[in-house]
Amino acid sequence: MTVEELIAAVRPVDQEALQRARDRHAGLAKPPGSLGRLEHLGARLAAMSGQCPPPVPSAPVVVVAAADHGVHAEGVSDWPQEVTAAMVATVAAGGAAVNAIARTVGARVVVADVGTLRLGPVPDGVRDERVRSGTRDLAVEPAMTLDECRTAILAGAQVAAELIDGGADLLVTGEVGIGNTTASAALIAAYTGADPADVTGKGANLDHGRTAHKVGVVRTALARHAAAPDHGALGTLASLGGLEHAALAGVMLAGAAARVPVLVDGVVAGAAALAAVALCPEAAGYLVAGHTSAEPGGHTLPDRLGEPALLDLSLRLGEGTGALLAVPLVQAAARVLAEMATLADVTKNA
Ligand SMILES: Cc1cc2ncn([C@H]3O[C@H](COP(=O)(O)O)[C@@H](O)[C@H]3O)c2cc1C
Ligand SMILES: O=C(O)c1cccnc1
Repeated sequence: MTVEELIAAVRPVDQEALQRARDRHAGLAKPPGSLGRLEHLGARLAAMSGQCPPPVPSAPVVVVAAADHGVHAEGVSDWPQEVTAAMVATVAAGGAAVNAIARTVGARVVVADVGTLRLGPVPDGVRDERVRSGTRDLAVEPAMTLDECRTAILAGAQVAAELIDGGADLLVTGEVGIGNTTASAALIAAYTGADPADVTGKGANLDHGRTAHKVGVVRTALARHAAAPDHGALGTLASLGGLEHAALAGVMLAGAAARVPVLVDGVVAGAAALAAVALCPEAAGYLVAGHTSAEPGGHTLPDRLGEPALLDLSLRLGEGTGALLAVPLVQAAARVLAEMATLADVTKNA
């Protein structure tokens, strides 16, 4: 499978099923419209699946993609890069925030190393999908070659396709990667035209005084990228992104190609989603913004999708935590369409 074939496999969502879900909602045992945005979400699920009522997701899986970042050399994170591999091991052992929240909502956690700096084998319980040991410094040169970027996209797509074959019916995107909020800010600025100062934040608690330096690093990267030959949406991802962004874009495209909904996490996964949508606009129909990250760029994916994220709990962690918390909302949105009595039933009994 090539990236082009993956993109071509994504079909537009089913507008007729969307309308059937809207009509159905109007006749259910409640004042029409009273379930608010849950009604809209249910209709979107119908459009994604092409069925009304849509299937109720019962096997959610969060894919945590992990990688390191050459831009760390610019002093954009207060944390050493070794924390990435250490967090991968913690996720595999079940001790990260993503694991606690996944257990709460009944989701399976799959962690894939797509490019950490580790030298030895990946720990038990971690999928070894390493494309290279970290990216290059995106302030100085393209973070990935186009081929490396394609390989990472296809690695994520392969993981997602296997999970869907195994019964996963709701994909959730997660990540770890020290330095990845810098790459995310660069991607967001490049894909949306936003000023770096408006979409660059403190990430994992970067010292306040150094956030201005981080903005400068993003500006330098964008200027470098703008002066380079234009390779379109893929070139932007390769130039400014991380291997985990590319892998998550692959997860999203594979979900969309299989008509499986994808719940997108915060600013890092959101940046990957902007890449996925730039590569394949139809994929937007299968993406749901799970929550609004408290990072300054957190609103950009909801803005791109034209609807607010499901939750806003001031989370700014990543790993998939915010999107996982929205899993019951997706299940409820499908379930009300599938299980509620109609107004006609109610009035018959009145
Ligand atoms: C212990 C720890 C656990 C994390 N889990 C997610 N992140 C989040 O913070 C990192 C990005 O922030 P920055 O760009 O400032 O380095 C990523 O690993 C992201 O997943 C973590 C960060 C740390 C330190
Ligand atoms: O919202 C996120 O994805 C996020 C925010 C801060 C640090 N890491 C990730």
